[in-house]
Amino acid sequence: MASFRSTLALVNSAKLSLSTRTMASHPLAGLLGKLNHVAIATPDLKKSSEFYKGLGAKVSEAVPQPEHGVYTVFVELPNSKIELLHPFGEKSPIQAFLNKNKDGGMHHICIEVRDIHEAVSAVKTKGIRTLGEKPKIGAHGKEVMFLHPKDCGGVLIELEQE
Ligand SMILES: C[C@@H](C(=O)O)C(=O)SCCNC(=O)CCNC(=O)[C@H](O)C(C)(C)COP(=O)(O)OP(=O)(O)OC[C@H]1O[C@@H](n2cnc3c(N)ncnc32)[C@H](O)[C@@H]1OP(=O)(O)O
Ligand SMILES: [Co+2]
Repeated sequence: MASFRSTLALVNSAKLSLSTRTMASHPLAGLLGKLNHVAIATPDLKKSSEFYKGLGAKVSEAVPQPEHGVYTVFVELPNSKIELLHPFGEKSPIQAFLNKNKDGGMHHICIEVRDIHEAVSAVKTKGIRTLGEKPKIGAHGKEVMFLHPKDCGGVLIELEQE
C-alpha cells in the first residue's frame, strides 16, 4: 500500500512538473497578469452604485473619463475591482451596447500586463485586432488598450499596464 501511494505521488509530481514546463515553454507565457477589473455598463450609475453600497462594498465617486467617453465608478473587492460604466458625451463607445442591453450588463474584463507595448505587439502577431492604434491613459493613470471582442471569443478585453 505504502509503495502504491509513493508511486502515485511520484506520478503526480511528474505530471505537475510536466505541466509547469509546458506552460513555461510557451512563447507568450507570463503575458497575462492579474485581473484588474470586470466592467459593467449601466443605464443608472447612481442605482448601480447604491446596489453595491447596499451589499457593504466600498464604492468610489463617479469620475468622468472624457478620453474614453464614460463615467467610471470603482467597487473594491478583496481580490479585484468592479468598474461601473455610464456614457459620457455624445459618442460614447458604450452607447450601442446599452441600446442593445437596456438593463446594462457585463461589458469587458481588464487584465494587467507587464509591458503594454510588448503585449500589444504579441496579440497582433496572433491576428487579434486592437481598438485604436496606440494605448490611451486609462482610469488608473496607466496605459490601456482594448482588443476586439470578435477576436477574443466574444469578450471585450482591456489590457492595462501593471
Ligand atoms: C476608462 C477605461 C478603463 O477602465 O481604464 C475603460 O474601461 S473605458 C470603457 C469604454 N471603452 C471601450 O469600450 C473602448 C473599446 N470599445 C469599442 O471600441 C467599441 O465599444 C466596440 C467594442 C468596437 C463595439 O463598438 P460598437 O458597439 O459601436 O459596435 P457594434 O455595436 O457594431 O458591435 C460590433 C459587434 O461587437 C459586439 N460587441 C459590442 N460591444 C461588445 C462587448 N462589450 N462585449 C462583447 N461584444 C461586444 C456587438 O454585439 C457586435 O456583434 P454582432 O455584430 O454579432 O451583433
Ligand atoms: Co475598464
